[in-house]
Parts: sequence; structure tokens; C-alpha cells
Amino acid sequence: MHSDESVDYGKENISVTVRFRPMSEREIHRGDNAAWYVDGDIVRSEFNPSVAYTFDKVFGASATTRNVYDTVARNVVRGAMEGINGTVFAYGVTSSGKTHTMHGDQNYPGVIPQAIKDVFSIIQETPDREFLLRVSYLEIYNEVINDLLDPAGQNLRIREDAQGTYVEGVKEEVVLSPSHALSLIAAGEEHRHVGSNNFNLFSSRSHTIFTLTIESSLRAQGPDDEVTLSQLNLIDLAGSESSKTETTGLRRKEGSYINKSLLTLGTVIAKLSEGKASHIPYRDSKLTRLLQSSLSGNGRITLICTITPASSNMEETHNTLKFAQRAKRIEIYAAPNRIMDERSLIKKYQKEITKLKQELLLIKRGMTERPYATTNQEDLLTLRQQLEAGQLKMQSRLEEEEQAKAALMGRIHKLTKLILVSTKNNLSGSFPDAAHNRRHSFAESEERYDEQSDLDTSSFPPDRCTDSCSIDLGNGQEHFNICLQDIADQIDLTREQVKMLAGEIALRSSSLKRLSEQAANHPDDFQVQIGKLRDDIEDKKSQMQLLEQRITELGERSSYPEMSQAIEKLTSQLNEKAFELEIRTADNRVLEEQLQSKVTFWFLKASHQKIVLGPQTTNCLIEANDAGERLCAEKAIKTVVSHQENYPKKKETEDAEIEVVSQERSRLSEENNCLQMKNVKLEEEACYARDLAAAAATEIKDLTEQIKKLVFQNTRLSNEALSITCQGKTGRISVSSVDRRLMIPYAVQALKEELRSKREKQAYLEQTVSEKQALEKELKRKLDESKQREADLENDLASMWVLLAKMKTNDPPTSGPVQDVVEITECRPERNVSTAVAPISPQSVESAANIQKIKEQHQELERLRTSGSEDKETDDLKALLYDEDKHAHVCKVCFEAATAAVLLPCRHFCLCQPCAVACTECPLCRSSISDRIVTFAS
Ligand SMILES: Nc1ncnc2c1ncn2[C@@H]1O[C@H](COP(=O)(O)OP(=O)(O)OP(=O)(O)O)[C@@H](O)[C@H]1O
Repeated sequence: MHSDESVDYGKENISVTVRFRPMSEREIHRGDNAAWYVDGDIVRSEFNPSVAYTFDKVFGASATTRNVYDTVARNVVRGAMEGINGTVFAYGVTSSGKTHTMHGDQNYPGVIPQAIKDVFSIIQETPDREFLLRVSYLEIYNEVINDLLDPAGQNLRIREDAQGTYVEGVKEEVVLSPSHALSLIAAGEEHRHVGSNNFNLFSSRSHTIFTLTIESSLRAQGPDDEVTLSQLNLIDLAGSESSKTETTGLRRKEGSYINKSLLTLGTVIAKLSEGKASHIPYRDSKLTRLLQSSLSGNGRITLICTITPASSNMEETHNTLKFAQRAKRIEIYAAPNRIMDERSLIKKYQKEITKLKQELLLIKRGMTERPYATTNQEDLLTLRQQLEAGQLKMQSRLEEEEQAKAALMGRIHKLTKLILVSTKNNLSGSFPDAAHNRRHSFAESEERYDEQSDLDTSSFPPDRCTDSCSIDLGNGQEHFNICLQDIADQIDLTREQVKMLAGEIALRSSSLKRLSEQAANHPDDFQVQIGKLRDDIEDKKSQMQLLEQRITELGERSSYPEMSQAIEKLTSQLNEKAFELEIRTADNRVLEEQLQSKVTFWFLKASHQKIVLGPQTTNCLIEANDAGERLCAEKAIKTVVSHQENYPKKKETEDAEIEVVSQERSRLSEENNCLQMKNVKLEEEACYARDLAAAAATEIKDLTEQIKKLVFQNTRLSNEALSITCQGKTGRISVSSVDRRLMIPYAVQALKEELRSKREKQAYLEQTVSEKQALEKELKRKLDESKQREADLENDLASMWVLLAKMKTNDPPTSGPVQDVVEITECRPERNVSTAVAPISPQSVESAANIQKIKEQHQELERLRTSGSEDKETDDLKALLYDEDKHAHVCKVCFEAATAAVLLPCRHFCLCQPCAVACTECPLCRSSISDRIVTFAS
């Protein structure tokens, strides 16, 4: 490689551009203000008028990527096509718009797709040169280089040679059209590391470098002519992350690698901008190491700094602007590269094509200059021997040569297809060979590509029909367009076949004419051959017709089914032809054998009879047994001679046929491969479509749900509106009958809704009631407990009374077997708490002392009452006690004589014995009896 000396390219500065993006919704929502604004090609601070930076170009938020490309990147791309290395890269903080600028999207294609499109337009505009384009696509993720075109290419190493740094083992694909290159990028993007942070949902976590290697040479060049080789690097850097970027774990680790490499880039740029720095730390990061040859001044560089005007990012934007300012000072030297060494792939291909063509020529020549076409007819015996020995050899050699020829043709076809040439001003005059004219042309697809107002990057699925070096894209239109290219090739090929068939027919017609002349004397001998030839000619004609028909069909073809039908037809033709050829070869062999045996017979006979053969003696020296035999011998010799004369021609015809058939076979197998690949692609598409359909079904379901909800809401609202209208009309329904009819379903719906809400309310109330009941029960239980405690206290009080009475009565009762003890037990026998209590028996009541005691008790009760500590229970007890007249305790409920008193939960005493024993609930208040029974002594 050396610099161009004829043109003065001179020094240039890095072109530095700033692109504002509009404020994001997030920033607006947060209440951010614009901290920076565009003033021509100056970026100024809103807050500090003294802060201003001037650049080569500043694009405001409304500028499109096309503006950016046309202004700052096109020049680099054009230079790369002339052999000057070029680099375009986007720099900025996360979410500032780097990926938007470099890749873009369906509506706004970025710099990369536009550069690719431009490259192919330039090829189209340069008819005197031929180009070879290769692409590679790699990412630097966490300081590891990965090949995005080859998932197996991980952790690749950087090497250095005389031309600079390069990545060892990176995959390079030869590209044939814009869509081909874009499909490769789309495939590569699948493998790129992308993650989300709080600024950007799809934040690039790696730097990506898309490299287009361009080789070109003059079309009419000599073997030692120069080839220009250049590289166009299109770089989308990962965004620097500030402390505001909320990241954890893996994202933080990625962020630190990103920041480190960008810091190194900043240092390298700062040092380069100083101009006299001794050591530039390229090796401190993989990014700077890879960009070393570009940054060190070899080629053009455009730096697009993307920024946001948002005040929340003011500091980061300021840093970006400072970085850009420094970069502006770097000087570069843009000169085209010229190479003549082995690195030139285009040269290698061209050499190989020339060599292969020469080989092909030799083979062809060898086939036409075979030694069997001897004119020495003096020694037919030797000829026969040679014929026999050489026949087999020749047959196998022929086959080998055919195979070699087919392989060479295929290779030439492939290689020539890889080299791109313009279809404009086709220099066919200087390249008369068919192979050259069949070089791959992307013009047709390119024109269609131009027709699109914008590039559709999403429509380039990574699928290619590599066998035929044409591209099979998933997108229907593109796919169809590429097929058209194939069809054009097929038409060319079919036309060639038609020409060949026409030649064959002409050959057979002349043979037929000759045989017909010979058959004039002996029609029987040549009848079969003549018939065969006629059939052959007919067949060839019909084949020709079919091929012509196919050309018409190909011209009209617009869909796959027709294509496959035509292929089927051609395949069947090919089979038929192969079959016929086999039959004819077999017939020829039989014919040859017959002729040879005849010749041998007549030679032997002639030599026996001393007949000297020779053209001058043939007519007079034959002495056969009879005239007929002599004539036969003579004829046989003539036939042999004529056969020997015709044999090379026949062979030639057969060779031509074999060639055609093998050509057709290889073409059909290519087509078949192509179709198989297309089938695979269609299957993939079908699979994708199925997935889409499933996703769509889910979405539709969701939407239906939403619609239902909305309808319901609508109904409610209508209902409310109706009721409001009704209210507005002071209770009288003001809607028309039609409206009413329309409203009925809504009203029913609303009533249902109301009913439902009432039911809900009812359920709620019921629940509240039951909760309240539970609470009541609990309170009751507590009340019972407190009652129990109270009763205990009462009991204690009663005991106290007894004790008191005892203490007051000094003389205990002396006479009568009076059981004066009343046992107070608990209602539940198991508790069985017995306490000694006061003697309140009828007998004791009868006694004066006891009456006195009772009176005292009464007094005590009176005292208690006046002190406020008396309650209902004591009242009852008092009533009981004062029922002195009867001396019998009668139940106030059942009026039976009572032997026991039961303290009821309602605080009454029940004096019914049966009740006391049997009743489990209070006859008065109906609550369960769990209280004491006061048993009277009988
Ligand atoms: N000039 C622009 N016009 C409109 N939208 C833009 C522009 N630039 C960026 N955006 C939008 O801003 C968002 C972030 O942009 P982008 O992903 O390109 O940022 P980035 O700098 O590549 O971020 P990161 O470094 O995190 O990958 C995207 O939604 C993008 O569509």
C-alpha cells in the first residue's frame, strides 16, 4: 500500500458535528429546561453566555438523519470508494441519540444504511471500475471483541501488521447488494449486547464497528495494475454513563468498561489534539487500539457528537462538547491506498478467473483436436485397432473433461458474480466473453431500492441464496425483485440453449441429407438411421420450442408456482434428453460394432483375394465371388470410409449435446438448491407468521376484554345520563320513546348493576350483623362471668349473714331434729362446690329465734338497701323470705311447692323443684341456666 502521489490530498481536520436530540418525554415530565441551544454552527449555554462552542456543523433537534448524512458522512463514504479510509462515529452520553443517528429505524434510516445505499449507487455510477465489497461487523463488549456475523467468533484478538491493526479471525462476507449488506447488519444486531437503564430502554452496552472493505480496479486492467483498497468504519459507541444512571450488578460492570474505554478515547484524542505528544495510549483500550490507524491520521474521520439540551444532563453535555472541541484539533491525512499485493481479493479472483478460462479453453481445444480424425485411409486395419483401443479411453476422458469443464464453468460463474460492475455503459465490446457479461449486477435491485423514499432496515432478514450468490430476502417485494434477477439470468441461459439446439438441428439435417443420398441405392440399410435422425431432429425442434416457450414464460413470470412448473418442465426435458442420449449412444455403439465386423470381414476377404485397397483402385480391383458380393464389399468399404469421415462430426455433435445437457443439469441443480433455500426461508417465515398470529390472537383477546369493559362503562354512563335527564325534568322521563327503547337495555343493565351492588351491600350488612352478634355473645359471656363473680360475692355475703347471725345468736337451737343447713351447690354437679351456709329451714323459720334471725336479716337487708348495695336478687330473696304466711315456698312461675331456689340468669329466683332439676333454661328469660341452685332442707 502506498499513498497517492499524483493528487495532492493534503491535511485535513477531523470533521466534528454536534447533533441535538429533542427533549424526551421523560425529561419534559421531570420539568427539565433547555440548557443548551443552537446558534448557527455554535452551541451556546442558556445559563452562561460566555460558554459557546463552534463546530463544523451543528444540527438542531429538527434535523433529520438524512441531513446529517448528506452534510457530514457522504464525503467520507465517497472518499472510501476512491480508496481513502473513512470512519464515522457517534459519541455521546447514554440516550443522547447515537444509535438513532448511526442505525436509525424503519422511518428514519441512520448513517449506516444510507452509507451502504450510497456505496452501491457509486458503483453504479462508475462503469469503468469493478468493485469487490466485504463487510465485517463486530462489537467490543466489556473489553472483549465479539464477531457479530459469526456467533462462534468470541473474544477475538487484535493483531498488527504493516498496514495497521486488525482483528484476527473476524468473518468477512462479500456483499452483492444494499439489501444483502443490510441483512447482514440486521443479523449482527441480533447478537449485539443491549440492556436497559433508567435513561434508555434499549441502551447499547457495547461499541459496534461495522467495516466495509472496498476493493476496486479498472475493468480493462493488466495483471500488474493497481487495486485500491480502503476501509469504511461506521461506529456506534456505547454511551458514557454518569452517576445519575441507576445501574446495579451487570449493568454497572458494563458501564464501568464503557466509561473506561471512552475515557481512553478522550485521552487519546486530547493527546492527538496537542499535536506533539510523544506517547499516545492507544493500547489502553480495545476501542482506541482498533481505531488507531484511523485516529493516527490515515483517512477521513467524521465525529458526530449527540447531545440532549435537557438541564438535568447539562454537565454531561458540557463534557461531550469539550470532548468534541478537542477532537476538532486533530489533523489527519486523507490519501487513497493503492495495493498490488496478495491482500487484494479482487485481484486474486481476477487471476483465478483468467487461469480457469485458459484451462477451459485448453479443454475445449483438446476436445476438438482429438487424434481420431485421421485422414490416413490407407491402413484401415491400423485405424480399426486404434479405434478399438482409443474408444474406451476416449469415452472416459470425455467424461472427465465434461466434469472438469462443468466445474470450471461453475467456478467462473461464481467468481464473476462476486465482482460488482455497473450496468450503465456496459463495456461489452471490450469483454466479449459471456462470463464477463454475466457478472453480478445489482442495478435492478438498486433502482428499486432507490424508489423507496426511505430504507426499510427491518425488512432485511438475514437470508441469502448463497449458492447462486443471489440474495433471497424474507420481504416479499425484495424477494420477488431478487427472483427477477435470477429469471433474467435464466432467460439468458435458455437463449444460449436454444442457439445450441438450433446448431444441433442444422448438423442433423445435413447428416440426414447425406444419408438420404446414400439410401437411394439401398433404402433398407439406412432406413433405421434415417428414421432415428428424423426423430432426433423432431425432438430437438420440440425442445427448442419448449425452451422458447420457457423464455416467454420467464418473461411473464411473476410468481413462484409458475417458476416451479417451468423448473419441473425443464427437469423432465432434461431427463428425457438424457434418456434419449443414452439410447442414441447405445444405438451408435451397435451400429459401430456392425460396421466394424463388416469391415473386418471384407478386409480379410479382400486381402485373401489380394485386393489392394486404395482410393485409386477401389472400383477396379475388387474381385469378389460374385458381382453382388463385390458391390457389397465395395459399399462396406465406402461406408467405412464415409463413417470414418463422418465420425468426428458425429462425435462433435454428441459432445455439444453432452455439453448442453451437463450445462443444463448444473444450472438446474443450482436452481434446485436455490429453491430449496427459498423453501427453508418460506418455512421460517411461516413459523414467524404463526408466532405473529398467536401474538395477535392474544392481543385481540385483550382488546375484546377492554372493549367489553368500555361498553359496560358506556352503559353505565348512558344510564347515569338518562337518570340525570330524568331528574332534570322533575321526575318526568323526558326522553322520547325511541330514546327510551334504546335506553331499555342500558336501564336493565343499570338495574342489574344496582341489584348487584345492593346484594353486595346486604352481604356486607349481614356480615356486620354476624360480627355484631359475635361481639354481643362475647359481651354476654363476659357479663355472665361478671354475674358469676357477683353471685359468688352474694354467696359470700350470705355466708357472712349466717356467720353474723350465728355470732349474734349465742344459744344455738336445742330442740328438734331440724336440718337447718341449706346446701348451696353449683348447678353443674361435677363442680360440686359445697359451702356451709345459714340455716334457713321452715322449722327454723317457725322458731322465734329464727324469726328473730330473719328479722335481723331483714334489718341487714334494709341497711344494705339504704346503703345502695341491694339489688333485684336480694329483693327476690327478701320476697321469698317474707313469704312467711305460707311457710311454703311456692314457685312464682309454676306455683308448685318449691324445695329449691334457682338463681336465674335474669336474676329471679325460681322456686320450682322440677324446674330446678329438669329445666336447663330460664322459664322467664329463656336463657340457659348455669347458675346456683339453692336447695331447701325438707
Ligand atoms: N434526533 C432524534 N430525534 C428523535 N428522537 C431521537 C433522536 N435522537 C434520539 N432519539 C430517541 O431517543 C432515544 C434514545 O436514543 P438512542 O437509543 O439512539 O440513544 P443512545 O445514545 O444510542 O443511547 P445508549 O448509549 O444508551 O445506547 C430513542 O428512543 C430515540 O428514538
